[in-house]
Amino acid sequence: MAPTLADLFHDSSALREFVINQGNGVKGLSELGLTVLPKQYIQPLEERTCITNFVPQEPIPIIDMSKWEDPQVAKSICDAASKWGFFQIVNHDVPVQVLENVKDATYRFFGLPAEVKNKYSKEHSSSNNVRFSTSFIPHLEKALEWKDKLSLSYVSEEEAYALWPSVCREQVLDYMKESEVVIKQLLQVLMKGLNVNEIDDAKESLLMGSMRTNLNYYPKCPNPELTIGIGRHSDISTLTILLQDEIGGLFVKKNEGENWIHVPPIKGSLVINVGDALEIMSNGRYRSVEHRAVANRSNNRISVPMFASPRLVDMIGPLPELIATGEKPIYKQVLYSDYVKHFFGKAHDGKKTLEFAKL
Ligand SMILES: O=C(O)CCC(=O)C(=O)O
Ligand SMILES: [Fe+2]
Repeated sequence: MAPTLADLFHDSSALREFVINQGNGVKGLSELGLTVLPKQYIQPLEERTCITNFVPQEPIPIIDMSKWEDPQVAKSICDAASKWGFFQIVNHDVPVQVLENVKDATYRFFGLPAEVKNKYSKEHSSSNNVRFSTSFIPHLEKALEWKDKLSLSYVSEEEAYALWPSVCREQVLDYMKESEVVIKQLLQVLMKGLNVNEIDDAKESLLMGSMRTNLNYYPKCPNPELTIGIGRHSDISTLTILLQDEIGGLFVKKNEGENWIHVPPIKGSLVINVGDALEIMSNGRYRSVEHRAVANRSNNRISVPMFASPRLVDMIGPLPELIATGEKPIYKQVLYSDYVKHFFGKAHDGKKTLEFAKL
């Protein structure tokens, strides 16, 4: 029998060479027209998403942001952040055109030749703030994830113009600038919900002093039921604002329950999720949520999360305003860079990262 393409990649060093070293990514693999998933991407049974078992259930909240200061809306935001940690917002202030532009820019970047994208890989990028990669941490994973990504950490416009790929930098900068307004509105409401009524400059910097946007690309996959686009994890940010396209495939767990709940794409909406940093700072009142994304047999999918986070040099822990009321801290103070290092030092493993900060 003639060898299949998957047979050619039976040898893991051949796969690494093609996908990682040459910068073809999983997109390159998918575009070879594979009919069988290479074994390196086959996840253990418990990590696969069995969508046929999917039972319809309470959908995640959809919040209309046009009256975000209204006490009823504010209450629904705080309730969603504590009961779900995940919600979608509509009628927010990010113009639809900005969202469309950043999606187009994502396709433009991933449409570049492998050798051009590869200039931004760990081996070739001149800065940690621009990083093209595939899977999550390939050398630490038992099975690879079916995903490529470009990660852009914001330092200044000047740096973005000097280092970010020109095919996407303006669109990502616009997306970040416009999303920042929404992040500030949400944080104002969420802090009020903790009786923290003023966000001064120091608090703003602690909550959202660093900003990163990822462009995620999940190419078509011959056996989506055997693999995963991005494995179970919670984000380590304060808040994540995520733009997804119309394909669908993002699943979340409510309250660490058993069932995975689909986050249906809604045109013009943004998905918001509480990250570990906010769970820690709110002393567990707001919950970061385990989530993952599946691969798709017939469509490529993109998503664009923006992570608003503390700065690496910040110490994070339950906010002093909460502890002053006599509340018992359940998290300790940790240096955020240690937390980040811990997250990026292992494969995705659900909400386990948080244990690093537990008292
Ligand atoms: O692609 C998605 O919908 C989710 C992506 C995600 O969770 C992440 O990049 O942290
Ligand atoms: Fe995530």
